[in-house]
Amino acid sequence: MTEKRPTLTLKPKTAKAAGAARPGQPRRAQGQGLGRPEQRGPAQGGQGGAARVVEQRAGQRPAQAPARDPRGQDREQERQPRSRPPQAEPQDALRPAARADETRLRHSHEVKNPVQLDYRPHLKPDALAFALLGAAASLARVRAGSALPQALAEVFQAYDATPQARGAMQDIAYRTLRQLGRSETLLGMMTNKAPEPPMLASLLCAALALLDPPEGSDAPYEAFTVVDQAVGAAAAHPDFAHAKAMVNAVLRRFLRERAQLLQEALREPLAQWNYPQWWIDAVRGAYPAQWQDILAVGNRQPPLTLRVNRRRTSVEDYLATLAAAGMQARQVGPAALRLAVPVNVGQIPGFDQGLVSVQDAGAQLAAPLLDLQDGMRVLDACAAPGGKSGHILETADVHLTALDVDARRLARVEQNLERLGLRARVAAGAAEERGWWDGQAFDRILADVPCTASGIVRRHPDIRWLRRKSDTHQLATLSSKILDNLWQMLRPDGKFLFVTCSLWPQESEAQAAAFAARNGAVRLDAPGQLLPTSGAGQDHDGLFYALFQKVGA
Ligand SMILES: C[S@@+](CC[C@H](N)C(=O)[O-])C[C@H]1O[C@@H](n2cnc3c(N)ncnc32)[C@H](O)[C@@H]1O
Repeated sequence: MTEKRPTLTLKPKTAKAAGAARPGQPRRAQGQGLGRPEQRGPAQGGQGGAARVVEQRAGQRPAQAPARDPRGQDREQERQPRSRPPQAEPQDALRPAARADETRLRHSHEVKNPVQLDYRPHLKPDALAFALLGAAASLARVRAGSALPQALAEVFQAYDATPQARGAMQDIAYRTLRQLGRSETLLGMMTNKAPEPPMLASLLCAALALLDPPEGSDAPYEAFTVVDQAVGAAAAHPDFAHAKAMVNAVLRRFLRERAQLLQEALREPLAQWNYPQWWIDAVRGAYPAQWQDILAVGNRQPPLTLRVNRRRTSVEDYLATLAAAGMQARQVGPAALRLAVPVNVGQIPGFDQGLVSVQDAGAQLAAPLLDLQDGMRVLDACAAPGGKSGHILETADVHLTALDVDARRLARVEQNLERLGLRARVAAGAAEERGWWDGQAFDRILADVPCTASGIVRRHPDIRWLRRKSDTHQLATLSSKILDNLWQMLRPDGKFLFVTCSLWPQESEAQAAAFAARNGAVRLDAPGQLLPTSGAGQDHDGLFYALFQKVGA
């Protein structure tokens, strides 16, 4: 049976009658479907600091240039102008704040294709209103089941967005998803029915995210600019121009009653943690002592960690190269450097020449664990986009087969290896099948299997809103087939590294234990479950490592 995904929207019980959809007015569309987890690209920070929208208005600070994601996708860097204190502006409230304990989750299983998602507004491309609308269109796609990078790519194209506008849209979308639970809760308290169409709700959530940055961070725009531009964005879209007064009223009310509204909203776990309740319960159940830290880390922006290609330079030399470019960094692993201030990929010295790759410090543990020797036959079984393949080939002169089921993603492996000056046999095929195998056993196998990616939500804030609880079981089932099949391809005494970027034991430790029992695999030392950590010391994603050896013949 297909599991249905509830909406996130909180709706006050007291407003039930008033909040019922009017005849002919459907309830909010609900996201269905799942962006294939295995199709996700490598970690993406997003919200890494805004490419500020350039149109400068009174009270708005100067724009900054957009940054690109170090893996080739747009990524923005955090350089946030401070905002003025919110302006207290009298405005009609739509309805009094509901008490948070009067709220409940509104479930909706209806899918409605939002109309005119691709409508290109007649707004200046460098206006915040344009970026807000683009972010809202992307978020509406995520609500309908798309992964955020794909949603953004579609909007960039439809809006014919400039690099600067892309940066701003991306920044706003990432911010919004990191605090969607909070914004949705606030919206539920301030409106008596779900704003329709969903893109209007997304626009309001995006504006609220800009008005209400996470504790300790500055607002990226002046509050009055956000309100003005959000109203302008609403007015520019034919599907909800009629709601521009409502947008104005909601946002001004938030500014006027912020303290009280937030106090009430934050009684809800959804608003407090910005994860669906099932996710909060799952983390709490699996990690009773650390669950709050884990959830909090998932809402922080990740650092930019590089892996030095030691075939082309040394860590010391590359640190000197960075220093000469005025960039501070420190070594956080044998080949890992963390930049003090994240930059876009175009600003990383020597990136195009293959001196470095972008790779989380936790992910850089894989290649050393494989205990590679020159001449070995090595399989990277779920290889795209090739982060670990590159590291394997930088470590030793091995014969690497880089396998992935997704031919499009395999092209990224080829591009990455070419940039690094490395070579592998790149093969398209399913790791749970044998058709792609030439029958010769491998000395080492890396199985970085598809999973829920629950350990990398700080880079992919859309994951928590797209996943369903049942995904874990489905992915764990596929992963066990992959592991059992690949094990047959390992030579006696060979080593087998099982990796996931999941926090769920069903996908990681329980999977590893069941695999070892089924196959008589000897378990060697490996980190096991690495919980996501952020801070001045250790800083890495949530990954799982289990290392096995096949008993000799
Ligand atoms: C976690 S990602 C791998 C990341 C990669 N190892 C790296 O370090 O860059 C999982 C990969 O598994 C691939 N995949 C999913 N199902 C697969 C299958 N049945 N067989 C082989 N690859 C699969 C996905 O296309 C995706 O590229």
